[in-house]
Amino acid sequence: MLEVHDLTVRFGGITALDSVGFSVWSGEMVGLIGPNGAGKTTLFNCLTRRYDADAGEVRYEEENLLAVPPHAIAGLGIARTFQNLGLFGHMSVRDNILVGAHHTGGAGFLTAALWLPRVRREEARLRAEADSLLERLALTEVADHPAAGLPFGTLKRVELARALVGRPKLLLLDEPVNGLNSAEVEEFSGTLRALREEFDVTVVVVEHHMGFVMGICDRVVCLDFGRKIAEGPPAEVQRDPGVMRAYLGTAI
Ligand SMILES: Nc1ncnc2c1ncn2[C@@H]1O[C@H](COP(=O)(O)OP(=O)(O)OP(=O)(O)O)[C@@H](O)[C@H]1O
Repeated sequence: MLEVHDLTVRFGGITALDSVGFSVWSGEMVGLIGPNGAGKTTLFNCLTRRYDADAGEVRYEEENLLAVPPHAIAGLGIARTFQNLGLFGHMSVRDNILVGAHHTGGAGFLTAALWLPRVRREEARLRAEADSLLERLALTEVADHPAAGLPFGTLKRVELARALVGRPKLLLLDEPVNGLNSAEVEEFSGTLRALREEFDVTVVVVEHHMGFVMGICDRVVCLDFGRKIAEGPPAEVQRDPGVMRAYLGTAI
């Protein structure tokens, strides 16, 4: 589904990604780990076209992803969540989720402005889809509540719902369990595992929580200072001497 070749991104004198390469097969859940500043978010930002690459190639379902404009990414079936949440605080939880479905609507500006029957049908379909996700992620009770002021664990689920409502094929999760307590991490893992099957979605997840990564991922890629230093099954990567060195002083 996804092939990254020799991907390089520089910011002035910093090489955030240095000839990184790996593949993701359809249906896999791949963990992307590495110490702070390793380049994980930069990689996501390249895949979603927020950042331009200085060199390298990314193929997504045979398409040259680096030539795709940022606004067309969602339409290709790629969705992401953000490390520090990308929600609109003043908007309700339901509306935040509906934002994630905007690209699935086929109505043009004029049809939408005139509120024609086709638009009403489409709106009803999207709302039904959002409602089913609200229920699935235990968010129905807060559906009409503004996002601002809700507990962090709840907002993490809203982010996931917003990413899923557009029915993505590839889901990029940036630190989805960061800030959650251990019971919430456990619950989130179970939900994600089930949703992955239900939505038939391929997942790449950036996360520092090793218990989560090791428990849920099929394969793990480790970056350090912009370079890939290990790749393989979770247990193998966890024992890798280079990975241990990169995390020296950090329990993994
Ligand atoms: N927009 C930017 N401008 C300048 N430097 C940047 C920018 N984005 C990232 N960097 C730098 O690139 C390097 C990689 O950062 P990145 O955020 O990708 O790391 P990360 O692995 O996601 O870290 P963390 O686990 O702390 O989120 C860091 O040195 C960072 O300071």
